[in-house]
Amino acid sequence: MSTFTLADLEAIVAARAAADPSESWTAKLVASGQQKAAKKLGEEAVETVIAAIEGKKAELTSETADLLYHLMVVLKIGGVPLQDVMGELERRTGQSGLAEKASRKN
Ligand SMILES: N=c1c2ncn([C@@H]3O[C@H](COP(=O)(O)OP(=O)(O)OP(=O)(O)O)[C@@H](O)[C@H]3O)c2ncn1[C@@H]1O[C@H](COP(=O)(O)O)[C@@H](O)[C@H]1O
Repeated sequence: MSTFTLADLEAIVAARAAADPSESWTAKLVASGQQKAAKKLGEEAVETVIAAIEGKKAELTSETADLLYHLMVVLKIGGVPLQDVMGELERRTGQSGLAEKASRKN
């Protein structure tokens, strides 16, 4: 079982963002700006959805990896640390999703 974490990926993305864009996809994507990076994230999301609907496990695994990597790039450009996202998820652990949805309808 892999011990690789999203925090590890975030650290790699942060390090490669400062690399030469001719040598790094991450640096190239960061240099191209949030509009391009977010569009790429959207494409990977659609490819993940298609793999999920088609029930193809290998494609779902691979597309989800692409999706998470591009999400890390978008968070990096957006200046949002993964810790903030995890903190938000942790804050929600005390409440069920259904209760949260109902609380927004008032
Ligand atoms: N996890 C990834 C990762 N996942 C996907 N990709 C790249 O994302 C790019 C876009 O994926 P696509 O499937 O859309 O490929 P494409 O059709 O060639 O893209 P387009 O030509 O359409 O733009 C590809 O070039 C993939 O290689 C990634 N690039 C980098 N990483 C990680 O980042 C590290 C540093 O990479 P560099 O920044 O390239 O040094 C790597 O060691 C990995 O850990």
